[in-house]
Amino acid sequence: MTTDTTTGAPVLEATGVTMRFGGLTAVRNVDFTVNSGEIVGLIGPNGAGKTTFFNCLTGLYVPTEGTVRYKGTVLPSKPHLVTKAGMARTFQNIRLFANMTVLENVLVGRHTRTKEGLWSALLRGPGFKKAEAASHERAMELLEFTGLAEKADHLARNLPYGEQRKLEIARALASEPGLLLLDEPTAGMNPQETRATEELIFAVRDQGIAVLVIEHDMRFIFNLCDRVACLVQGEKLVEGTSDVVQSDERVIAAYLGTPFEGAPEDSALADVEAAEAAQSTTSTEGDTK
Ligand SMILES: Nc1ncnc2c1ncn2[C@@H]1O[C@H](COP(=O)(O)OP(=O)(O)OP(=O)(O)O)[C@@H](O)[C@H]1O
Repeated sequence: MTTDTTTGAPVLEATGVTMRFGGLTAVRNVDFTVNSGEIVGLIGPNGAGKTTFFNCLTGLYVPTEGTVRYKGTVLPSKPHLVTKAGMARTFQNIRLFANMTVLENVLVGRHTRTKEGLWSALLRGPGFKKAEAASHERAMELLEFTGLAEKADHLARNLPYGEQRKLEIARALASEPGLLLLDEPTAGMNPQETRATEELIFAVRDQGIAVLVIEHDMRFIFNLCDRVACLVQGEKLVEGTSDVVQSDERVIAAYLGTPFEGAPEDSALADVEAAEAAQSTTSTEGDTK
């Protein structure tokens, strides 16, 4: 079910984004927008360029061509500056500080929002103590929000998998983003954990944070998203509501591997299969001699 939302001004605007690695064009001339109040999905078969595109948005890669704007301003090409500007992300593989507590992990996520400098931190002056208390309070709020408050003192590595992924979201939220980018948030989850993640993402959106999510679980994506874009071989093939995208024949073909333009005809494939069958008969006969 797609929840009704009031969508507003663009939060993220990517224009003509292209990313080349040597001779390989991983992302080709992609225009893409996320508006406030929206949950937008990015899908595509393996190797379609989703993560590369994400990395272009979040400053990990400098796109070969194109621009990325957050709330109208071109983003700097440094991940920590992108986070500071208001875009936070999680990664395909969990990247928590395993030997730190749950609370400490969220506090680390707040560093882009605290103004206290090195000397203030070292001298632990009144400004630092006040900022530290405010950060602690906000981190605990986020742990309440994500359902992890009771585990604030546990080491991150001791959390079950689903809760580690929630903690990643809590840590990303600690930078007070206007846009949250989630890279395969339900990978490896059981159905209950996936359902809980869906609820959490709806709740994030209801807090006024736009969400962009890459995911392979189609049921999850089509339930969750107001809008979905499908990348294939680096290009945006289709974009629209969940209903439009899931019934688009080009999307179905891209996922099911239905023959594409330029693929060998059925008759050509039949010839190859016949030749292979003849070859295997010959070699079997050879073996029996
Ligand atoms: N750093 C890199 N250097 C060279 N080629 C890369 C690099 N990163 C990605 N690629 C290539 O770019 C293409 C797109 O990869 P990408 O990981 O973005 O796809 P994806 O849609 O995220 O795939 P998956 O769903 O499997 O994670 C692939 O052909 C990949 O091999």
